Amino acid sequence: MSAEPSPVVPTSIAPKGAVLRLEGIQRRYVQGEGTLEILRGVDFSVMEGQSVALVAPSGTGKSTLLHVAGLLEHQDAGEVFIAGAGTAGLPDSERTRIRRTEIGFVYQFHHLLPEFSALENVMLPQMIRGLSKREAAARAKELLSYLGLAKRLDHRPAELSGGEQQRVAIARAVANAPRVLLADEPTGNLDPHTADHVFHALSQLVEATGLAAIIATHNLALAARMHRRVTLQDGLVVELA
Ligand SMILES: Nc1ncnc2c1ncn2[C@@H]1O[C@H](COP(=O)(O)OP(=O)(O)OP(=O)(O)O)[C@@H](O)[C@H]1O
Repeated sequence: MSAEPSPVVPTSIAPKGAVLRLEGIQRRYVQGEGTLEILRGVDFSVMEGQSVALVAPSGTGKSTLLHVAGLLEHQDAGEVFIAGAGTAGLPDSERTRIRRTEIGFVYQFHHLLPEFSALENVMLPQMIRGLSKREAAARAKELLSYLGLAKRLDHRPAELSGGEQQRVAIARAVANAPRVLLADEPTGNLDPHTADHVFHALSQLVEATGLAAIIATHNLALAARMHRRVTLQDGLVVELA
C-alpha cells in the first residue's frame, strides 16, 4: 500500500515562522441600506519576534483588523491562522480558548480592574486559565519587574501613573505567554515622553519573548522603530517602507 504523499502547505498560506496569518480576510458592516466594505481580502503574516506598526487614517479599519485577527470578531470571508492552525469554523468555546492562551490585547485605555493591585491584575488571567495562585504570582512578579514595576506591585491602578498603568496592562496581556500581541493605540493616551517609555518596554518584550505583534498607532516616530510598517488602503494591507 503506497502512503499518501504529505500535503504540501503553500508558503503563501503558512510562511515559515508565521505566527499570525490572515488569508483573504473580508469584513463588511451593513449600515441601514448600504454596506461598508472595510476589509476586502487582506493577506498578511507576522513572524515570530516581529513587531508590525499598523499606521492608517481614522476609520480605515485598524480596530476591525485587530478584532478579526484576535478572534474577537468574525470575518465575512477568509481565514485567520494562529501558529499554522486555521480557525475558520471553530466553535465559540474554542475561539475563546485560543484567544485566552495565544493572544494578548492592549488597548488605548488600560482597562485594569480598579479594586485589584498591579500584581493581582496580572495574576488574574493566569488564574482564570487554571494556574495556582503561587504560580500566577511568581510570573506576575517576574513580568512586572521586567517592565520596571518591581516597586509598584501592591499599587492599585489609581495609585499608578499613566505610563505605569499601561505597563501593567502590557504585563497582563502577556501573562499567559501568548504567541500574538495585538495593541490598539497603546500609547494614544500618553504624553510623548511616557509613550516613548511604554513603547520601548513593549518592543523589548516582543524581542525577548518572540511574540508576533501588531501595534496600531498614529505615532509615526514610534512606528519607525518597529520591524515593519503597514497601512490599510482600500481595504487591503499595504507594506510601507
Ligand atoms: N459595528 C459596526 N457597524 C457599522 N460600522 C462599523 C462598525 N464598526 C466599525 N464600523 C465602521 O467601520 C470603519 C472602520 O472602523 P475601525 O474602528 O476599524 O477604524 P479605525 O481605523 O480603527 O479607526 P480609528 O483610528 O478612528 O480608531 C469605520 O468607518 C466605522 O464607522
